[in-house]
Amino acid sequence: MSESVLKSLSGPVVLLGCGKMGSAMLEGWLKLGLPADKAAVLDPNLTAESASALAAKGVLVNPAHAVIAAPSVLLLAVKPQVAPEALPAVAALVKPGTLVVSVMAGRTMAFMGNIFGADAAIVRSIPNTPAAIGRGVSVAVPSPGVTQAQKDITAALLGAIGIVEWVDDEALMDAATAVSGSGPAYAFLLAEVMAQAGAAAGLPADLSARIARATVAGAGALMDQSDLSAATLRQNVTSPGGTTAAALAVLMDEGRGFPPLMVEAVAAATRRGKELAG
Ligand SMILES: NC(=O)C1=CN([C@@H]2O[C@H](COP(=O)(O)OP(=O)(O)OC[C@H]3O[C@@H](n4cnc5c(N)ncnc54)[C@H](OP(=O)(O)O)[C@@H]3O)[C@@H](O)[C@H]2O)C=CC1
Ligand SMILES: O=C(O)[C@@H]1CCC=N1
Repeated sequence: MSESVLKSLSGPVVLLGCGKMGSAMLEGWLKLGLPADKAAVLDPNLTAESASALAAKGVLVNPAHAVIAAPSVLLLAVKPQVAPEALPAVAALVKPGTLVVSVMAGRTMAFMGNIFGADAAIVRSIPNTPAAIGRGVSVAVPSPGVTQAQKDITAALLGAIGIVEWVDDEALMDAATAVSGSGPAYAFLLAEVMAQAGAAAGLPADLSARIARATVAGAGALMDQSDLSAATLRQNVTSPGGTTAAALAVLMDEGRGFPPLMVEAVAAATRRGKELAG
């Protein structure tokens, strides 16, 4: 389904901003069958190396706007901070029937509607970096002008990099950003601090880093393949009166453990999303 949707788009997919997120998505679309000549990248800061690698695949790199036929999709993957300058510069590319998909944290439908028109078909979404290996999580909300066919196109574009969860209420997007958008960083941090703690407990630092990293990755893979809840998987590690129980008494402390700390962290990320809203 996703494959046929991407192969049968009438106009190109124009990617504004080809950094970490944009390039991971573009790679996913090309793998899933988006014809390279149906992809155009607008990013004045691309390295010469990236530009020529994309051009060699047949992707249009920084074409003049006049040569871009009515896009099926304009995908916004610039940083929210550059949006006030970068989005108006591409507003004229949006034609009747063009779907605008944003992956920018914070930036609201209202902000984008002011630039692309109040009736524009816009999807605000938030992916995450496991997109680079096709294991991303995206949360998306459509504006009222988005048709079912455009939802299918969005599902294909975001589905090319992982799973997609739709929500109806834009107010949920900042909290979703705080959980799944930023979330991979929390898991990587876990590997980092476990490595540091292992070294503090006497392990050689390189050994500690290797086993911490492989443990976080292995736990993620186990959770992925298991039908059991995260809580049950945790309990399966925890022998009564054993070592894990001793550690979890610290980590699950209701005053200073993970639960209150994560609530505080997600609240801070949610607040930052609102600050970036514009
Ligand atoms: N990284 C992540 O985990 C996630 C990011 N996002 C969102 O994705 C968006 C991109 O983030 P990320 O990929 O990390 O950021 P990057 O900085 O890696 O990518 C943004 C790209 O846009 C380029 N750029 C800057 N100005 C313009 C312009 N005027 N026109 C076109 N391109 C421009 C940047 O160049 P230069 O670097 O030289 O400025 C860069 O190549 C952000 O809005 C972010 O909120 C969403 C979910 C997860
Ligand atoms: O840190 C950020 O603002 C972006 C959005 C979610 C992940 N990275």
